Amino acid sequence: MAPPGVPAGAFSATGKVPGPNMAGYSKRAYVTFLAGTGDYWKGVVGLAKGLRKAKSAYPLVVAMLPDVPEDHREILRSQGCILQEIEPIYPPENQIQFAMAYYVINYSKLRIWNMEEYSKMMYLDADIQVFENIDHLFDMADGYFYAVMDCFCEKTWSHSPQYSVGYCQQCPDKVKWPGESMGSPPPLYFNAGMFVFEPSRLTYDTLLDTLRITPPTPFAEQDFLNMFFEKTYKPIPLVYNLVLAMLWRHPENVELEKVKVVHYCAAGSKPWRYTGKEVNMDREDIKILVAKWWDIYNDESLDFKVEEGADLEGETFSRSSIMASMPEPAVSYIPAPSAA
Ligand SMILES: O=c1ccn([C@@H]2O[C@H](COP(=O)(O)OP(=O)(O)O)[C@@H](O)[C@H]2O)c(=O)[nH]1
Ligand SMILES: OC[C@H]1O[C@H](O[C@@H]2[C@@H](O)[C@H](O)[C@@H](O)[C@H](O)[C@@H]2O)[C@H](O)[C@@H](O)[C@H]1O
Ligand SMILES: [Mn+2]
Repeated sequence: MAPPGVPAGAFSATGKVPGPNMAGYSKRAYVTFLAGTGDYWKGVVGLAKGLRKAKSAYPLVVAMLPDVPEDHREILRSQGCILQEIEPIYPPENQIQFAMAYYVINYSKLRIWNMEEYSKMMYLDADIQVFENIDHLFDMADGYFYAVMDCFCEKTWSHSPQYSVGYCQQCPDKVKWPGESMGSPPPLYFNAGMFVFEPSRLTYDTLLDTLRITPPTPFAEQDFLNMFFEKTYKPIPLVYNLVLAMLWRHPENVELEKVKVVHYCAAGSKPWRYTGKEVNMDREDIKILVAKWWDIYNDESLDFKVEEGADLEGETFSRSSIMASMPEPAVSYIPAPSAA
């Protein structure tokens, strides 16, 4: 018997609801973060449709702040997303100049560690698109934090010692780290727009306790996560999170035809806001990647559909559709750490 609110026949001919004891049931999901009343919901729609086009077997959960308006929520539900409202998390009182002022809301991403209804999740920023199936990343060994290494060459890094000496982990032999004057080189550093992790209440509580005593830094939760997971961080190939700046900073490291995941994080590269006027935005490769994002966003055949007696093997019906038609899980509120 399907749970209340789930259309009859939304599962399988047997009418059985996939559950933890059923073979092939997966406690895995993609998760993204949505905040504010702005236009990032378009990124989430694009991501939901991209995962569907890549025939991903897992649902897309949206960890959203209370300020996300109902009309945006309805659009995301209609695209098969599982919406989960989270409370914001703020860093300790600080005078820091974040690399981008809005980064302060990104600490709220930490709520995803509390989603213990999933055994393994992959976080993806809303300005990311998945162009090929990457479900296999969920099969990597447990106990590690998997993400792609970042680049320190953009002006957004001008506050850092790496930038001041021209060092980047993407080309450690080009400008060597001046160990004699600056001590050991910085540990490998990941971009926090994409990572594979295991939700755990213990990790969640430790993250929040640690955050309370950690002075904020320019890249906000990305810096914090790099500090917290330094010992368990395992780099994965950049094909799983192409930070666009790599195209002009380290083209020798990029084989664009092999890239599976694109992260539209360079200034002016958000496809739904793209004008082509900012620095590097008039590049042919950027124009192609933005057009590829729009092709998916505008493709109505990729919209979420559940017709009566839907063909479960059908193109647009996958586990994510099944999961998405489940009622939204109750929200568990954990008071945000005191700002003081
Ligand atoms: O107004 C905003 C700004 C950011 N985000 C979320 O926070 C993530 C991180 O911000 P962004 O991707 O802009 O940072 P970048 O990767 O460009 O540094 C976004 O991808 C969204 O998932 C959001 O929902 N609303
Ligand atoms: O809140 C801090 C953010 O820091 C990161 O973005 C940065 C970083 O990648 C720099 O290395 C780039 O130079 C820059 O363009 C880019 O915006 C994450 O993508 C984002 O999810 C989020 O964690
Ligand atoms: Mn991003």
